[in-house]
Amino acid sequence: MRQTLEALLAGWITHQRWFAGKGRAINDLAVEAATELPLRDLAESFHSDVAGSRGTTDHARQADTGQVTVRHIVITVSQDGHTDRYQLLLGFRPVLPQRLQHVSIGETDDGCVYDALHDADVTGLLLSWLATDADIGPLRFRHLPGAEIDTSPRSLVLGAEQSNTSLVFGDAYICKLFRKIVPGVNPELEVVTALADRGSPNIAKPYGWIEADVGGENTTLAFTQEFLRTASDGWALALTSVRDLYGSLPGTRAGDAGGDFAAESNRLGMATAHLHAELAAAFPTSTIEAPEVKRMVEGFRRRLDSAIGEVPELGPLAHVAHEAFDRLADTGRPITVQRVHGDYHLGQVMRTPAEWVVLDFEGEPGQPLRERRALDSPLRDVAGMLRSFEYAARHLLADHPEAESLLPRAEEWARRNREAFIAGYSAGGGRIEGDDAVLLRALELSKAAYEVVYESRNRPSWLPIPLAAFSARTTA
Ligand SMILES: Nc1ncnc2c1ncn2[C@@H]1O[C@H](COP(=O)(O)OP(=O)(O)O)[C@@H](O)[C@H]1O
Ligand SMILES: O=P(O)(O)O[C@H]1O[C@H](CO)[C@@H](O[C@H]2O[C@H](CO)[C@@H](O)[C@H](O)[C@H]2O)[C@H](O)[C@H]1O
Repeated sequence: MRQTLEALLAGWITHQRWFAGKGRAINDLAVEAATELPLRDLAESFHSDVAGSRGTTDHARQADTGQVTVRHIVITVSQDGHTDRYQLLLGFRPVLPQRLQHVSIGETDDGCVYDALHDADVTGLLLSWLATDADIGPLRFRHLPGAEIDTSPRSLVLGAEQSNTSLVFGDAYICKLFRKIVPGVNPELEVVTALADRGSPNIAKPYGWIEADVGGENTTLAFTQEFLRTASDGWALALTSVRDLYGSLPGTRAGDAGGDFAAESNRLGMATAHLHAELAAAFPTSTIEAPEVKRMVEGFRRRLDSAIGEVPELGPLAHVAHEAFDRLADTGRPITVQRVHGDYHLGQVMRTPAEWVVLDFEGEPGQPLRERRALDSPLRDVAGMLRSFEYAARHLLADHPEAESLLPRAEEWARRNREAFIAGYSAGGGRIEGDDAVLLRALELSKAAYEVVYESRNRPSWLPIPLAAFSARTTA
């Protein structure tokens, strides 16, 4: 049965990994802006490519794309009296070819609707438009001065667990489309370009971005960087190490197992300290005094209360966090603040043969842009990574038949890698001294409160991982 586009999207969006409003009813979904993309460029690019190796299949595809319309769409989604914007790239065809059936959204009077980010014939145009700084209706495609963009690679949608959607073009570029759009320049563009200007080795080279005016502000819609083709992400590497430990003989300590990760955790700590030094040099820094520290603690308490409102199991454990927050409020010590990563975890770092490289500087996707760009303690990132070691250690225990006997191993792995990371951070010039342990503990528990909400909305079976942070067993 044919439905309106809005009704189709309301059903489809709730199943998308990147939809941030899961678990809450949609009261209204409306199309705010729709820009038809000029596919004549597509036919031209096919003609110019007949001599290439893609020639034969592209002839077939050219016929296939003859009646395609592709629209860049911004929708507004209202839930609980709150409205968010998301961006989509939708294709419309009379009939969906086999290769696109897995991304079908449904049928409207305009034809079969599908997620055109999976249509490599169409997405190739994005690179051409970046290379030429094209303006397509309200969409502005821009590349960085001096960045040469090869427009030939075809794209695949990255299959990662993501808050956004990334297209990987050959092994050259990765273009991330920010799904939830918040008016303003995305911190990722701002930070990565500033660090690239300083020659930082800990970021992936930026190439370009897409922007448009949204809500009256210049807003980043997508960001293209170098694809780190020889790198492995920190989460996958850490899990390999944990798996190795779980598979080793009873009594084996993390440091004696073949896949010990501590040396890498140590290097990651050093890279993190270097990154913080670069951020402190590229952006302003400041100090917050006791009254502001108290306000920060109030913010932690509000986040905790709201997490309890959404996940009641947290209620009986919350005193652990309140005690840590009280201690922080009582220290009365000033805190140095600067630009930070803001959502730092093992999935945001990649090990290249030379370095740890840091990705995804956009902060916690659920927070307002103003907060994500605010100066903060660099220990917020340290706390994020410490939480991530806990996640890596515990995540394989879910549904594991020997979970109980493996728990001490998980705890030992987490402790060893947390300590190695902190040692590396200090060796790299990062400052953790005096009462910083109190701040670090409060930041970790505040992050865990965020994670409780994140998991309950996105991956309910992972909820026990952040909840465990509130047990008395977790050490500072
Ligand atoms: N420059 C890159 N090179 C290679 N892989 C990347 C790159 N950027 C991101 N990735 C991969 O994509 C995943 C998700 O990227 P991320 O920026 O964290 O997206 P999101 O904001 O949607 O969570 C990363 O964990 C990593 O595996
Ligand atoms: O999508 P982002 O990478 O910006 O971050 C969000 O998703 C993360 C999960 O993909 C989430 O991180 C949590 O899970 C990780 C394991 O998958 C773990 O390493 C992190 O420590 C944990 O916080 C992140 O919180 C969320 O903002």
